[in-house]
Amino acid sequence: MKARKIKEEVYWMGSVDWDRRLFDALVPLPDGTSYNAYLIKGSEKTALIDTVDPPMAKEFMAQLEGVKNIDYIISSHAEQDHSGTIMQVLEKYPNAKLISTPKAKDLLKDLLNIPENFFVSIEDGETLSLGDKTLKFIFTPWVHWPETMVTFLEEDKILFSCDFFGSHIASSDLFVTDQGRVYEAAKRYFAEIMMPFRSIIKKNMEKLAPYDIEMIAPGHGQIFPDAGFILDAYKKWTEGAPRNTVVIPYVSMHESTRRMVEHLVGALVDKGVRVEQFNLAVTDIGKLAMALIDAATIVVGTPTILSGPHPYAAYAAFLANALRPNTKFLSVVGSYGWGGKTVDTLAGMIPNLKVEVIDPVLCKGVPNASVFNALDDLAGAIARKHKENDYR
Ligand SMILES: Cc1cc2nc3c(=O)[nH]c(=O)nc-3n(C[C@H](O)[C@H](O)[C@H](O)COP(=O)(O)O)c2cc1C
Repeated sequence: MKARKIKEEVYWMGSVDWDRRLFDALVPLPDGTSYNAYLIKGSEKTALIDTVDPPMAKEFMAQLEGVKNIDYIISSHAEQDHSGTIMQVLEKYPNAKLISTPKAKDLLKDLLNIPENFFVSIEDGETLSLGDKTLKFIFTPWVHWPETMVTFLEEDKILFSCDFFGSHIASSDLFVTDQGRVYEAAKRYFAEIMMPFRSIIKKNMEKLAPYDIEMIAPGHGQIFPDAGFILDAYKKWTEGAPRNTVVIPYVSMHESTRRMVEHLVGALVDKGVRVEQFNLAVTDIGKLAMALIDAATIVVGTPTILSGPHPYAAYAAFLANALRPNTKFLSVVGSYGWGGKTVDTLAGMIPNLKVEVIDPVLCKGVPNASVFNALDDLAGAIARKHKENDYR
């Protein structure tokens, strides 16, 4: 794909990765992704914002063939999917200066062996004139590494946000055309990448509030011609109260735990509580992460295996602990044969979750009427707590 014009003398460059299905060897990418770089030609100077993942370097360098000179390369984020081709660009334009936050400079040196002489470290809020276009650098730490910043092109009111507001979508449409599709992908991205930093992201959003941002051009996915759409979504995801939703990640080897989960789901629905149920043996882990954004309660369903939770349930607990959702209540249900430490082990795996634990329901072998009664009571306790807190 060739470079594409966004506004006068502002171009998208990069690569659409239709085939990629896994990111960070962990995150599922059902819709592929893109690596977005941006070229800004001022009346006096030319700047390139970010680069592409190294496997896409060939396509990117071909796009640069017609670009005579680059004065500045701006690195928003040191992770290799954006920075990994910087060295090749510097080899082509050896007089270019590499602009980054001081923290990004350290990381870029460590990760990419970029020589010291190329760097210019900037301060938060500093501006850079390209002649008739002005870039303002705004430090936005922890979206999602400590060194991250965004760049505001003042005259065109475009925010170049790198991973902030990104989404993994491969599309030939440069701009968002299907808001529903992008909302889902951006929410998934937020859940997997940004959720652990929810409170600092809220501060970064407040920092961006004074700027008259019309368009947001992220490092992955499509460009938002209406910045308000994604800014409003992030506001909801970072500030919104949990919803009247129970997320149930579960696994079952011989159906007992599954029967308990199915009964609990029915009882919760009867009591007006929304449920999202994920069979961990087959689920898309990204869908589970997304559901955690809104969940007031998590109920883990697991049999006891080798004295503890099933490894898939342990994985879900580990993931939830790392993603730090705003969840308020937690319980465990599951079947066992003779005994073990399933609940204690799971409870010890979630120190980051500030949750009230509601009494677990464990069952020896297949569930009977008294187990189903206990599950009804659990559903009642959850529904009451959601009501008391006015979760909707
Ligand atoms: C490989 C394996 C290991 C197990 N280890 C334990 C154990 O350490 N303690 C225990 O109480 N039950 C153990 N069980 C028995 C299961 O917990 C029991 O069969 C339970 O009812 C399975 O629930 P499910 O039907 O939801 O898979 C084990 C079962 C399997 C297959």
